[in-house]
Amino acid sequence: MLEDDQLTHETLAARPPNSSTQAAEMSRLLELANAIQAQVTEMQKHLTETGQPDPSFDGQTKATDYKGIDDTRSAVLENLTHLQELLMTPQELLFTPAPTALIARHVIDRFRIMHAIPVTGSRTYEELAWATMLPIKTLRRNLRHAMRQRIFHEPSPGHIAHTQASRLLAEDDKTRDYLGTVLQEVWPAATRACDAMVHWPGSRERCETGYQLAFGRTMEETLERNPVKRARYNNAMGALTDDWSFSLEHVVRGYDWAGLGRATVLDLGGGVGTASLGLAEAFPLLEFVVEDREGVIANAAVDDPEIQGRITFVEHDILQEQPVKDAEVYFIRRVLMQMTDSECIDIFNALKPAMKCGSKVIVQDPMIPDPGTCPVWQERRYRDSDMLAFVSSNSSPREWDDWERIFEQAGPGFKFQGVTMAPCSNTAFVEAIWQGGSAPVEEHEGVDGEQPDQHEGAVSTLEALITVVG
Ligand SMILES: C[S@@+](CC[C@H](N)C(=O)[O-])C[C@H]1O[C@@H](n2cnc3c(N)ncnc32)[C@H](O)[C@@H]1O
Repeated sequence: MLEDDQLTHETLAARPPNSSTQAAEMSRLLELANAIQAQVTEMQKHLTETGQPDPSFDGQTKATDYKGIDDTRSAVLENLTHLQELLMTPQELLFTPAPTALIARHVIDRFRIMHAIPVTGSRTYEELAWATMLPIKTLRRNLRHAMRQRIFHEPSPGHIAHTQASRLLAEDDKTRDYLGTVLQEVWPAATRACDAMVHWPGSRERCETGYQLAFGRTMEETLERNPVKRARYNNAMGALTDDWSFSLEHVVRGYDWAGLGRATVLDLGGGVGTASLGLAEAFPLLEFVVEDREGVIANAAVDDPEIQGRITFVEHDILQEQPVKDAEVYFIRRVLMQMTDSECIDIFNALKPAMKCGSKVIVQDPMIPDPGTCPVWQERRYRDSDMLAFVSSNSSPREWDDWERIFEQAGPGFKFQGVTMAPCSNTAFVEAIWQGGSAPVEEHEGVDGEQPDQHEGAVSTLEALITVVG
């Protein structure tokens, strides 16, 4: 078991040569500093080779592209986290992150300050006060607080300009809506989470949460009643595909798709085909059928002529009997996390008449990695998302035995293969093989696990919201 201040496997792998002999003589601080030095040198070499300037926060320069050097970046961040936190006092650790970090971000989001500043050039506090109708002093104290988090800067005293982070808020509506959802929906819910625990001890019901106490209804009900919030929330979800933790990289690299050879993959609840498009690009032998609801499929399209012929879109309610027969793989990504156990079983049952012996059911859903199995800075974000799901919907990602039980209850034709984490991610691949022939859809009696159903209509995507704040 790793201690908090112990080096992880990433750090150890990144140690300079001969470090094992030196390590005994070297203090932990020096060891970390030396590792950082070696890793940063390697990164700098990569930046030079790829013709990139030194990283900066400046809104007029492009954000550094770390593609091709992700693992080294991860190791540096890991070592820096350890080093920084070893240097902090216990009290400083307790007071970090400060919840006050959210106040200025809330002000920026609420008063749309990111749009009041041109992407090139600057504005004075007086000009911003006119644009936002906020008192200058209030504005200044909030923006200067945000500036210490690299959101806006003052290139000359009293003139405010964009950094890369504030410019992203101004130009990328998904990122803006993501932050807006976190600040305006999740943050109030978080402040009532303890009250909810006292009101409803041990509850797993989605209507017994901090969100319910803060807003008087569940998040799903709120979104249903309020089209503006619904649109913001839906848009916010798009930001997650760009986030490393939910990136397509994990779909492409997390499973041995090449090992399938020539195969048809049915992408159930595949949305507008984001995952299938990524997989089709990477694996030319695979063909895809993407199924989703009418309104979703209507917005799906393939622009790339190279893969156009290998992706088909079909309207289908995945709770109804599956019309696409004999696919090698029935792939279900980020869909079952929204479903109750009982609905999962219905979906698997609806597949039975379509599957041939040997068809695979592959589920990709959120799962929290075991402590110490990925860098601390990443694990922290995954645990943040777990907290968000807790305060918003009482949902929690399923674990190995939950999946085993669900497939067991879906019927003896399924041979559960297990759960594999995509490396350094918060998503897992769950696999089962269909060993029966085609079978009529079965009725099931419901789930009789020891726990009450933990996945009662969770406002799913909150399981995936990774906090970008604090
Ligand atoms: C979080 S999105 C995931 C989309 C896609 N699988 C991905 O990973 O990008 C969940 C998707 O499930 C679809 N979905 C939920 N219930 C469904 C049902 N009963 N029939 C068809 N699609 C459904 C939703 O419309 C939505 O597109």
